[in-house]
Amino acid sequence: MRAGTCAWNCGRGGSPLRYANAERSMAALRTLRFPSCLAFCRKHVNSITGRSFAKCQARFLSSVTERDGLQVSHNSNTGVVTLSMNKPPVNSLNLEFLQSMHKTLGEIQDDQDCRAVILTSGLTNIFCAGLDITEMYQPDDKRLREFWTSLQDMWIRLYSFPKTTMAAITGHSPAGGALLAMSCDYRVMAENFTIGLNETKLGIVAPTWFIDLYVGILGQRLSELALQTGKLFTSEEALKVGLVDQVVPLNDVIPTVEKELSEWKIPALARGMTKDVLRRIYWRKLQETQDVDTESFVFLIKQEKVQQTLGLYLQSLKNKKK
Ligand SMILES: CCCCCCCCCCC/C=C/C(=O)SCCNC(=O)CCNC(=O)[C@H](O)C(C)(C)COP(=O)(O)OP(=O)(O)OC[C@H]1O[C@@H](n2cnc3c(N)ncnc32)[C@H](O)[C@@H]1OP(=O)(O)O
Repeated sequence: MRAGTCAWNCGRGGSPLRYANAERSMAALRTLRFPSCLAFCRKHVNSITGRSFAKCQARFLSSVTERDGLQVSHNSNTGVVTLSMNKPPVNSLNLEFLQSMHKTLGEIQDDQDCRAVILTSGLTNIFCAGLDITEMYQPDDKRLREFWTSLQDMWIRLYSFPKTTMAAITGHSPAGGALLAMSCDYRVMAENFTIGLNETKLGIVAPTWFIDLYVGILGQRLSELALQTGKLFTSEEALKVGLVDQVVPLNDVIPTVEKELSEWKIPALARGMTKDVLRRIYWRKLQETQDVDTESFVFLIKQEKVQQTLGLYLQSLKNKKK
């Protein structure tokens, strides 16, 4: 089936498509997300399925797909896609999850009917626990390189994303989790969680491209203090220093982001170009040095001292339960 063609044969968008089975047609209509056809199709929905239009419309307006730890919900009414990380126990970023995020973001970027993305978590109390530490502890060389390259690629895509991105931070968000949130255009965080770059606490160093974002948001002095001490800001502190834009009760996070998005009625081209002007220097800097960045990451991670500290940190996480 050709994307952009109305499954109801309303005359918009190309050659007629006919389906013997009305249910299949409904599914096609939802997949195509062709809201401008809704009015035209009202008549067909009623006559073919016998179902009330409102019922069909509700199903049409929101399509949900789930794949590789990610849930993608598309609201065709608002043009907003909610990308929900759903990889228990803590949404840690391992190789496969990073690849999945990269691929999914690419698909959302190409989706003509999507104007904005809400990045959030489907897990209780956790937005994202950052990089999967087990990828860096006693690693296989080839996989370690692939892991880092996937993180770079995913970040470049998210940070340079042409559509509006908002983070709905519904739980803790350390290190790589903070990177995801900071890469969005706007951040709403739930009360009583923590966020920040705590890498030094693990005996590792935040890469320069993580640090660039921090300095851009917090300023030089505060970044120096927070980065050296590996500080995790409480939600309320994060609001004070500008790391997040709003702090609200947990249940209000998504509605607050949705409201904020509805108020961003800015011409898309002007907004997108402005974002690009502000951000391109950072992602291009990484893009131009990706190989060197990967080699220094691999070299540093394999240092005996770093391995020892990572091992102890992993153990301390496991010991928490005892
Ligand atoms: C001088 C040398 C320079 C070297 C420089 C090299 C450059 C390296 C750059 C790397 C940049 C790194 C970025 C990162 O993101 S590192 C990861 C940082 N993340 C954290 O510190 C978070 C750790 N986790 C927590 O604090 C808590 O788990 C959390 C608050 C997120 C949730 O707490 P909760 O109590 O709900 O859950 P548990 O702690 O019981 O965890 C459940 C299980 O999940 C495992 N876990 C948690 N976090 C991670 C993780 N990030 N990676 C892998 N696994 C994780 C945890 O061990 C539990 O596992 P078990 O159920 O098996 O016990």
